[in-house]
Amino acid sequence: MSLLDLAPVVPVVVIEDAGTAVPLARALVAGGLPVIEITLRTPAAADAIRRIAAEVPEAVVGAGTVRTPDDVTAALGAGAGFLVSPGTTPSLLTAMVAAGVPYLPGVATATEAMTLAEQGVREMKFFPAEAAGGVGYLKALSGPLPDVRFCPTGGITPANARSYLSLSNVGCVGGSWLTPAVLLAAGDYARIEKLAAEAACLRTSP
Ligand SMILES: O=C(O)C(=O)C[C@H](O)[C@H](O)COP(=O)(O)O
Repeated sequence: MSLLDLAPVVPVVVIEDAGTAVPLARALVAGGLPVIEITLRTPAAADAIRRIAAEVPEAVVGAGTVRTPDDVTAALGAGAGFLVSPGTTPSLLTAMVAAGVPYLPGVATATEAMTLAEQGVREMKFFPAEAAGGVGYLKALSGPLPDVRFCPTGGITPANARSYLSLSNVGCVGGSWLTPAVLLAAGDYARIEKLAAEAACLRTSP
């Protein structure tokens, strides 16, 4: 099964304290969101991935903000089960393809999506989704590029997620709204679980 089909929403997490990684992953899984993207933006990221991979087997934990081949190496070393990038360079794509785990290279235009499709990539991150054209842009791409599917991320909220998820070329959406820094700092995992449970219903509930 494709990474895009495991859950309707992929929480994009910026983690400052690796000590919060396991309880936050458990809260997301309990809420119904098992796919978790830890961004490589903080020094705690690799340790967070390592801990979740070791202690929360129900989670599918991967790395986000993967920008370079070195980031790919670091993510795999930590045990990342998938890789997500905000954009795509030739050297990054080569490293992602060689990684042996699912990957979602970032694109924001028809030309970028076509360039990846030409190389056999059919699943991509659309970033920054709202700023790059949002639902209208993705809907327009589904005509000429019906065989390419996206995980839009960047500006997705509970209010607009359903519109994205209703598109034929969207498998899931990504977003940081499930794990706000203030809730992580406060250790409010019950609230995170509730946000996850609400998001897990987005594809089905009216
Ligand atoms: O870190 C990455 O790999 C990115 O490409 C950026 C993230 O996907 C967005 O920062 C999430 O967007 P928000 O949900 O609007 O906060």
